[in-house]
Amino acid sequence: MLAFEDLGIRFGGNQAVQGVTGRIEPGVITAIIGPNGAGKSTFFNLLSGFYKPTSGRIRFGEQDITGWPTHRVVAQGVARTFQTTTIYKELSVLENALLGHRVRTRAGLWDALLGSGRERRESRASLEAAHAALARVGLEGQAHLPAGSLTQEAQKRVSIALALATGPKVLLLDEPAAGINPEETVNLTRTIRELAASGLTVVLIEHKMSMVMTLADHIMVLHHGQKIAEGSPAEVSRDPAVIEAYLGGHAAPHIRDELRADLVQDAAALQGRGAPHE
Ligand SMILES: Nc1ncnc2c1ncn2[C@@H]1O[C@H](COP(=O)(O)OP(=O)(O)OP(=O)(O)O)[C@@H](O)[C@H]1O
Repeated sequence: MLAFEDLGIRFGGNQAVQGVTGRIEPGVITAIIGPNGAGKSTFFNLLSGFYKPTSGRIRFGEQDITGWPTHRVVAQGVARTFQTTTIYKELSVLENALLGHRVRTRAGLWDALLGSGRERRESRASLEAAHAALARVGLEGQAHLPAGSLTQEAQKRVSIALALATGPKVLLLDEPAAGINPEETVNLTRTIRELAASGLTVVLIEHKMSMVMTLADHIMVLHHGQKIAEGSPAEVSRDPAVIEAYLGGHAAPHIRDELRADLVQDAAALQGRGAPHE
């Protein structure tokens, strides 16, 4: 569905992503993991058109979307959220979701000013799409509250709704569980699983390994901008190159300790469950 070949980007002397080849399979939850600075967000920026690659190609279905600007990539069906929540805090939750849908509609400024038929039709469609997006992330009850008044976790859901309102086929989530507590992480994991079950192709960057291991069907590991491994959670968590990347000298000590604990816990959980992902 979404395929990339020899994908790379260089910032001055820094090759942030290099020679990454692979594909995102439809209907599958793929996690992109790797130590800090591995190039994960940059990789998302390439897939979503925020950065133009300095090498390689990106294809979405039959279409070569390499170098396309973000709005065209979104209109084609690839939407994303950001590591830091980028919502309009002073607007209502519903208005945020409406903005998402507007990306896909064609009514321009003149239509809006003249109240044209197209504008009225598209306004109705936008409203329906926005409400539907809010329902998918469990925020219908908070539609009219200012987005900034919600909890951190609910604000994350608003940013997901904003992306969903664009009608994506592929949803890229950049650290959806950053800054939220364990219980909220479990709830958000459930929502993401429901989105995937409804037919959406989900790709997520996440540092919380317990979430990655329970959610992902497939994991791709980046290190120093390169893909060093991919496979099922069970395969990846026992891959020597992955263990070295995480537990070697590159990760900050506190991250290393957290990951070591997570990997041990995940390996035990997977054994206990008979490693269902294998
Ligand atoms: N716009 C930019 N200009 C220059 N360097 C950049 C830019 N964007 C990213 N980089 C560099 O690319 C490298 C990869 O960064 P990136 O943020 O993609 O890593 P990451 O894996 O997402 O890290 P983290 O897990 O800490 O978010 C880093 O060396 C970073 O400094």
